[in-house]
Amino acid sequence: MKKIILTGGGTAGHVTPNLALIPSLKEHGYEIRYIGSYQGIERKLIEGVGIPYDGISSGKLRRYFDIKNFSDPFRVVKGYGEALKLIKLHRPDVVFSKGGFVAVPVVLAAKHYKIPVIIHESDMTPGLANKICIPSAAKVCCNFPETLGYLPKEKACLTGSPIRKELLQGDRLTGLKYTGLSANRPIILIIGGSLGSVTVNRSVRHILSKLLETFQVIHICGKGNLDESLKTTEGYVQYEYVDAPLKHLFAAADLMISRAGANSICEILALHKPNILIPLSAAASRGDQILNARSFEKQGFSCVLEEENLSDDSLFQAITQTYNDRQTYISRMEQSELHNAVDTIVDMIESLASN
Ligand SMILES: CC(=O)N[C@H]1[C@@H](OP(=O)(O)OP(=O)(O)OC[C@H]2O[C@@H](n3ccc(=O)[nH]c3=O)[C@H](O)[C@@H]2O)O[C@H](CO)[C@@H](O)[C@@H]1O
Repeated sequence: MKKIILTGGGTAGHVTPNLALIPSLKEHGYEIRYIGSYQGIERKLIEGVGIPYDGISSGKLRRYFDIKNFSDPFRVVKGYGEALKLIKLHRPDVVFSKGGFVAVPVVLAAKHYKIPVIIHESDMTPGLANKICIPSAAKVCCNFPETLGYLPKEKACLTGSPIRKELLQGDRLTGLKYTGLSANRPIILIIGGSLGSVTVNRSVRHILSKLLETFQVIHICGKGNLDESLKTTEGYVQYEYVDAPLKHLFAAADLMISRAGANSICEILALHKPNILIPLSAAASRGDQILNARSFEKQGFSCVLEEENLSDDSLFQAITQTYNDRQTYISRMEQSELHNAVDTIVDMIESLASN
């Protein structure tokens, strides 16, 4: 039986593409294992679908000062030792990494045992973890055509992002039942990335009463961000994170407000949902979400509101305008040629595993 080890973690964006590959890998007869951190979100998501999971020690590699910069290198070295043992024990035919810092020791350990590695970069430019891994990879998949310019030619492949098939199979009525919302007023679905966004949450809640005059709101606000005082507000429901039922919430949504994480925006595009993107600011990140969002805006898929322009008025105006122009956005998205990457990546895995 062919064996594959998947890795990636830190935030859900480094796990859900792996989840998307699992059904097809099973169909192709793979024995699948996963290596992630001991406590990261990847553990819960992967164990939830019944895949054997091994935890390793993990630390973040930062370019800025943080007190953890002194302890994290030791964790990474420990993680490398653990990854070496696991790779030696399980001897996979191939390793697929969706990135994030926990994936670095796994990729390096696979390279040590001459096991072919495929890595996937979802964002426009490679992040630090993937930059470290690229020399050890046999193939580097990417999501945006622009990314090809940052990758070694002989390894690069534009595949797009693997999207969970079931996300396209949601049902509006089930979504209404789950949320308790009515079929009579349009629904806005708000997702502040897999961790939630304090900025997006604050802005939305500021204009909530005005929004509820026309819309109903499903708010996925991230762990620890529920607002108790809004619990009984009619037409408004909030969740920290939504797993399996997310597909039904997508189906129920008429408009979305989202951060511009690479996977989220690919899902929104695949579902043809009119959307407003509020990318994570360059001050709080390396600015990859701004590039992601601008690319979608240029192609006519999204209305983009940058954090420095975010105010009660600008948000409300963007919502009204995007909702009024929804048909134009939907037509643009229907014309897009983005394809699901699952088949392309599984073919690539097949060809490396049989070498
Ligand atoms: C703060 C941060 O580091 N953000 C990065 C992170 O974002 P983040 O982890 O938010 O990643 P994405 O937006 O790309 O993906 C989030 C994934 O979680 C899923 N989801 C989300 C909420 C929920 O309740 N249920 C659920 O299933 C979404 O459907 C999606 O598949 O990884 C992305 C992909 O590398 C990057 O583009 C982002 O810049």
